[in-house]
Amino acid sequence: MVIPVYTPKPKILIPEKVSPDGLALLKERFEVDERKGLSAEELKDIIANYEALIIRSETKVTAELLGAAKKLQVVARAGVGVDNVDVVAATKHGIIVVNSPSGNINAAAEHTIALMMAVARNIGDASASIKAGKWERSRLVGIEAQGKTLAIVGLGKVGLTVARIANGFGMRLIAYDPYANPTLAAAASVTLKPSLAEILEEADFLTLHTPLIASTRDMINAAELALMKKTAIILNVARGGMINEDALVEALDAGTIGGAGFDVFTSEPPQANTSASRLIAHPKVVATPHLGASTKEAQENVSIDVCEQVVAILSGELPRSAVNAPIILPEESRTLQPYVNLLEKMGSLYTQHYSSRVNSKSFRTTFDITYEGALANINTTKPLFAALVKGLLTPITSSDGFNINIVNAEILAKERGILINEQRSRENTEDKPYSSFVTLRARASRSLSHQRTDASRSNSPNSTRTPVKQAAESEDQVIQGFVSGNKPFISRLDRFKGEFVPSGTLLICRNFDSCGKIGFVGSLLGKAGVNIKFMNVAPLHEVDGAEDEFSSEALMILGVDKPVGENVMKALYTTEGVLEANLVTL
Ligand SMILES: NC(=O)C1=CN([C@@H]2O[C@H](COP(=O)(O)OP(=O)(O)OC[C@H]3O[C@@H](n4cnc5c(N)ncnc54)[C@H](O)[C@@H]3O)[C@@H](O)[C@H]2O)C=CC1
Ligand SMILES: O=C(O)C(=O)COP(=O)(O)O
Repeated sequence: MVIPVYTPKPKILIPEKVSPDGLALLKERFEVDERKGLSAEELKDIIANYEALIIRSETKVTAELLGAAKKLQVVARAGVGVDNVDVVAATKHGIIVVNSPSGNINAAAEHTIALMMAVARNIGDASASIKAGKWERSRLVGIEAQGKTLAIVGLGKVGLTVARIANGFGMRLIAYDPYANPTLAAAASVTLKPSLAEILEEADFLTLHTPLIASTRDMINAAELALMKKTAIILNVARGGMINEDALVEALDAGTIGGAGFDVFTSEPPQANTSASRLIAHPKVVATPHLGASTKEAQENVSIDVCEQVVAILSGELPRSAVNAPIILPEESRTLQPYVNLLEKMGSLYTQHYSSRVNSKSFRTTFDITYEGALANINTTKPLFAALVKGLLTPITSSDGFNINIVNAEILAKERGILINEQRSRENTEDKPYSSFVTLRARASRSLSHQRTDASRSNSPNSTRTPVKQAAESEDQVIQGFVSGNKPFISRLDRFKGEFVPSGTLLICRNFDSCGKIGFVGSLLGKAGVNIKFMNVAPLHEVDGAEDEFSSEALMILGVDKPVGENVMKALYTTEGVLEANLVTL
């Protein structure tokens, strides 16, 4: 009877309100836990159980939380701003952070316009007044938008959308954004100005649409407010903290700023007696509780957008809007996938085959990786780089929670002292049965020639090596591979050429190229009950074929059905047997 193996579905935690439209995409293949109202402590206690976390602006994804997340592959922000996510910590842990860069842009822009008009026409005050039974027409006279100057700080997606709508109102549009696209600005009738001060002086309305980053925190403080007209109205639908709340309250009290419309605050929800709560309570302020993205349409958009990306990541594919990973087009990703497998095998083969050279803390090795043939034309080699690092490190790191991927490969390589130089060569592969191949060359360091002199000093139980061949250790180590029929092959290992599939348990023996070696190894393995699945004899690579003390050597690669015991490994190494034997699992 065959007992089916139970593989639990990956789990997704959703601690905030996310629209069901996207969640429907997840529910069939994953276990979806919608758990609103969790405290930071409760979230930390359960995060280790989840592969994905989907959030909005309320959940604080701290380094501490990410440290407790043992299996987390993705943090998906159903919205734009990722200022509530410690992206640096996520990158270190190899956790992809994705967002929905445009799903709620229109909602945020329309909300900005709604606040602008609400302040200009006293809508909040007038509504409260009439509901209280009053009829105060002369106290509530407003101003018009038409003909006024709207100054925009941050002319990105939301800023430009606000500009297009305001243009329809007949407003004069100016903006400050040192990185803005001048063509898009001109198309939206916006005049870009070179300094913040200049737009502050001219603004009848000022609206902010930058992310909250070091350069934008407190960018409008008392000094900046002092440059503005007394009647100016300030709008913030971006992030709390970009306009200093205390300074603004003071200016409103002093009558040096006319009014404000705010959707976002330094503390959300605002605590009592904070600058945020004082601003909200001010009679010249119209405030909303972070509703910029809260429309049915925007919530559907962002939910579908991030849920599709979560599905992609949990299926081993790359997302379209990663904040901390390169964007790779699906077509390119498909082309690269077999080479990703090859590079991971090559890295793992290196670490296991040359295990005596690899210190578990640091490699201190320089690798040259060359992509030759058609592969030299690809746009990004990042997935290949990451696969190589993963292959190099996985055999010597605990896999428990250790996630090596395109997100953190560079950081991890640096931490381990691995230096990888990538090169491309458009070598003609017409005479070869493949269109591309990859060469990994580990450059020998001088100290290598002083390393181990006999098998007993090896730090690998799977390696035996003759003392007479130490000269070979001071040479570069070379592994070459190619892909055929989507399958990875190794075509060269050091000075030896021979094709083999890097898969399963392989016994790699270096021996004198003389009669009887195959029989000797075969009979030893047979006696130990180890079955040989395939065998490949690799002679010397032709470029190294010059007569020297190694030219009579060959490499024997045997695919075996189980690991070979230490006794058998030692028995292989005799004068009539092999010079070196390594066991690798790929
Ligand atoms: N209240 C809400 O519910 C929502 C708020 N937002 C927030 O709106 C803001 C803007 O979002 P997007 O337009 O999508 O971002 P974006 O990335 O498209 O645009 C941001 C713009 O700010 C500019 N910028 C950056 N640093 C600057 C600086 N120091 N001075 C001037 N300009 C600077 C950039 O060049 C860029 O053009 C974000 O903070 C986002 O989180 C977005 C959606 C909803
Ligand atoms: O997308 C953004 O940046 C927002 O601020 C929207 O926040 P929310 O998802 O509504 O909590």
